[in-house]
Amino acid sequence: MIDLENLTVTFDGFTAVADVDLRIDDGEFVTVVGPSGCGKTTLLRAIGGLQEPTRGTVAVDDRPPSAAQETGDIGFVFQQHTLLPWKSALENVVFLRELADEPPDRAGARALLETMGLEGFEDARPAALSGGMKQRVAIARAIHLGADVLLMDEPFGELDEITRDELGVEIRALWRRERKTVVFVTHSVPEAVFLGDRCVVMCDRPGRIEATFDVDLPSPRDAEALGSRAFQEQVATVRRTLHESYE
Ligand SMILES: Nc1ncnc2c1ncn2[C@@H]1O[C@H](COP(=O)(O)OP(=O)(O)OP(=O)(O)O)[C@@H](O)[C@H]1O
Repeated sequence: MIDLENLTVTFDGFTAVADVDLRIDDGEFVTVVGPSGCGKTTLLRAIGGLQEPTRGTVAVDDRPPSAAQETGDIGFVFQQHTLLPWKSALENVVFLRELADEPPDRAGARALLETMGLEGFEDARPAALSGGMKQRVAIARAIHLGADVLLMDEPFGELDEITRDELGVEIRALWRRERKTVVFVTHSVPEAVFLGDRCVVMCDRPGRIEATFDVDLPSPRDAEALGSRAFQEQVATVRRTLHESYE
């Protein structure tokens, strides 16, 4: 479980995140949506142990997040894929495990790449892969590490809309199979609603949680859900909340 109590992060007197209370159960898929600068990345970094709270506490399975991160229990996927350019797709997937002193599992990494639609590209270097393929490798790498908690910061931010939708469906399917706890940050309201079982809406000055919605859509979700009335209505509700917070 991820437990944030009264989390506040201040940079030189500027409060990026104020008094955030949030509890995320094991196996939940939670999305965090809000405008640029409302503190989404800061919140995610605090959960991942990359940002010390100024006030309040963060615990991942009752441990400080830095401890969970050191033991490979937290995986990150960022907007920029951060793959090593000189390593193949397969080697990129396995190397984090090597860093964490876990036994290599090339067969497992191959199977994961295949699941992510990258069969035949195992030996390709990142330069030879499209943006969507690189993000698939980055997601496979985080899962292969064996982390129970996946923190994703705009992982589809640089991709075209069709690839985003496709990867959205895939990440949901993968999450159902692997039962990870996922915290997924995005600017996109439709993406937040489609992916999350719970959607946290943030607003800024200072960055805080404005509202939290339980997403009521069928699971598993496929691209069909994107056209459903229930989906459109929930997107509209989240949008309204965001706009009202700025009135
Ligand atoms: N290391 C830092 N030093 C000073 N200010 C920072 C630092 N990191 C973030 N901030 C400020 O904190 C606020 C929140 O930033 P953050 O990146 O968390 O927002 P965000 O919601 O993720 O934005 P975006 O969607 O544009 O990535 C911003 O005003 C930003 O300028």
